[in-house]
Amino acid sequence: MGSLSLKDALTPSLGQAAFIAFFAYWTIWIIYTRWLHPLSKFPGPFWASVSRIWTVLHVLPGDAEKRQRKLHEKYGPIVRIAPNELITSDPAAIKTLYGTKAGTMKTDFYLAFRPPWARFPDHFSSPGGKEHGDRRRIVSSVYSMSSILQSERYIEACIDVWERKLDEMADRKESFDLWLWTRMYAYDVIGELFFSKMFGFLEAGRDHLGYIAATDDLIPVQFIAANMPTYVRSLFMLTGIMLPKVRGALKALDNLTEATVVMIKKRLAALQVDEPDAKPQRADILGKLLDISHRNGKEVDFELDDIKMESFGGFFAGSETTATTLTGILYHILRNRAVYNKLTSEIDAATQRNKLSTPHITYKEATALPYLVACIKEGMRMHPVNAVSFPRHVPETGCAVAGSWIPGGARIGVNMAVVHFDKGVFGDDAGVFRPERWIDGTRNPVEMERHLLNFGMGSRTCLGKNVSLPIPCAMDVLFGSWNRLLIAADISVRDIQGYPAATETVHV
Ligand code: HEM
Repeated sequence: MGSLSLKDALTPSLGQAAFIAFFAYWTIWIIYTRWLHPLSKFPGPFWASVSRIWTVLHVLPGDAEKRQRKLHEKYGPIVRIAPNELITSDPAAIKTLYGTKAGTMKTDFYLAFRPPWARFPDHFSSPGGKEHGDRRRIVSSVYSMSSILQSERYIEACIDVWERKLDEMADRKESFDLWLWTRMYAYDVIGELFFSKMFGFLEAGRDHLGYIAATDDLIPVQFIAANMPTYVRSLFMLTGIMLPKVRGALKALDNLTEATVVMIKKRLAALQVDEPDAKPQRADILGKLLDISHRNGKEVDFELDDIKMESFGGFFAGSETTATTLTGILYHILRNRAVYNKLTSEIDAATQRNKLSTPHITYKEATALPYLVACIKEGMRMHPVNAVSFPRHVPETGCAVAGSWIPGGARIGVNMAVVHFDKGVFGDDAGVFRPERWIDGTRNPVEMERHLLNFGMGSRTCLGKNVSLPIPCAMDVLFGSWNRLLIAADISVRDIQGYPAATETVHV
């Protein structure tokens, strides 16, 4: 029997070698991230500084805004939340990072939201620069306020259905889920504005096409993927196929894409028919996009796939955001009986002075009511659509944030749900819903407005900002003609994954 040689004894088995390599890798990596990395001087949790697994676990429960407020309380205005990423709570950083002259670029966070079939990077996920500006300019007129206002009366058609349905529920003394109904309203409005046709959610009184369930599956999965390193995302999706949630999310993406394609196909078919009645009777967003493509599509390289991209974007970026915003505003107003009473008094007084059209107030009339506007702004401040920061790469030259120098190329973002509660900007009672702060002279409204990030900022401001016009228009459903339903409202609340708290149910 041969004896074990010294060489054999010192040669590690495959398992041992793998363990040593793993251990060596992590030791070197930790030394690098903790002491040598360009962001090593910034404070934050230990595990965040060495691995993005911490970051993913941090956003997983869907309450990142609360966790990030606590992180800033503990570590100060700049916190390291990943080996290569910072967040800041400094209100001045909004201009530095998102202002028109910021020179920052979007990070790969956004790629998790890009449909795989996009011909060009969509506006939302595009890193920025000239290509983004050029592509955005092609369609920007379609989303201008004057263009959207042309369709205002079609939003009223959605409000009519919504009112009728609420009326029926009130007669039956039935409770309803406000979050579900605002989403159905938002989807139907998007249908009217983009395709001249409601999707029929309000009429059906339920998620009859499954889009709402689909986005419920899709959005949390996208947010989790967005916080992973890009190279892990495909693996996450692949292995995730075994998880019903991820499978559901991928199916949801297909469903929403398919729904967009169906709408476009129907329109193209209608345009082929020689019957005048079969043709669309008004200039909706899809019609305007097709017009651009016909007029100078070749010149600017804007074809059917790009129209599909735009319509999908409206569907996806527009419905959930509008519904979340509207729900957030209503939630706060309904929980504050004094605010509710003051608001209804303002609407009643304006009605008596014949300042409001019937049966529906117009956007112009709604936005001329100071207290209503203050309630909308305050609701948006307290309840922004997004609970994580929007990370940017700082320019190669670097930039100063909260008194520290951020090296070129580093990732850093502001969480709107954190900065909207800044006491320096919004007052010591920033944690309280108080619409009066916008109009009673105690705070500077221009200064506060500059720090509202609900629609983003600078060259990356929300393209569909004006499409959110259904928000003020919907107010009269609930506060004008409809206060009978809400007089005795008893509201229950739940948290929605990935968003700040929103109202689930209003009992009548
Ligand atoms: C109340 C409703 C809405 C809210 C709160 C909202 C919010 C936002 C925010 C915060 C951004 C900036 C993201 C960033 O800087 O990373 C954004 C961008 C964008 N939004 Fe909206 N959005 C709303 C409605 C819509 C609608 C209806 C559409 C589509 C018609 C839309 C399309 C877009 C697009 C295309 C971008 C990317 C713009 C760019 O980077 O050039 N949004 N939105």
